[in-house]
Amino acid sequence: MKEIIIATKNRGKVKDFDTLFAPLNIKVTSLLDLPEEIEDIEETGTTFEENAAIKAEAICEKFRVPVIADDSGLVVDALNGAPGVYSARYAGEQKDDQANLQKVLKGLEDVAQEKRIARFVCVLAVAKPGEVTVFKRGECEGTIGKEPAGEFGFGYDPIFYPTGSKRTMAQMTPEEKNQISHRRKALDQLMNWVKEQ
Ligand SMILES: O=c1[nH]c(=O)c2ncn([C@@H]3O[C@H](COP(=O)(O)OP(=O)(O)OP(=O)(O)O)[C@@H](O)[C@H]3O)c2[nH]1
Ligand SMILES: [Mg+2]
Repeated sequence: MKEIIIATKNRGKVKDFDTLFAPLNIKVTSLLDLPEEIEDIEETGTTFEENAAIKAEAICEKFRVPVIADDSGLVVDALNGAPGVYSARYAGEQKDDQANLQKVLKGLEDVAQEKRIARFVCVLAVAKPGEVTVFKRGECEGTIGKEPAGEFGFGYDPIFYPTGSKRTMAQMTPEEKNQISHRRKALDQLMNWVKEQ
């Protein structure tokens, strides 16, 4: 079985990638699976592309192998694009999914349903030793509900209704989510590269 290194410590993302790569018979190795502890990489960029590159290139330089990194987040129109690149830490450094989604709901308290427009964005960066880093972006449009619903997924999935769905992303099975997700769309564009690994 082939292996691909994803430079992430986010268990929710790892599960998504497991689901996405399973049909291809590819095993995902994350920073949580490596024998040595990998220090947190500071995400100092102001765009998804910058942060994805920082993570992919740091791990590629360390191990001298091809690496994918994922920088992603929720972009809410009525919050002027927040939480955006700050999605993981929107309610503080502790990266608390519940606190983060409650902060979004609070910010949208007085916003009518038709204006609760949002999208998930995922940028994948592929860094290879001695090569220029490549980026692929996927987006999933939707709206923000009034309260959380569903047990699957992670992050803001319980408050996100993909366009055309009566269920949140957290009410979908992992397979359903990953047929339409931002992560899926970004990865689809990388498939030729992935199959060569
Ligand atoms: O409901 C969600 N469904 C998703 O599919 C999704 N994808 C991203 N997000 C949010 O955006 C942050 C990424 O921030 P991020 O790219 O910096 O990742 P992270 O810091 O969590 O881990 P790492 O990959 O950097 O190690 C995450 O924590 C989540 O809050 C999602 N929320
Ligand atoms: Mg991060």
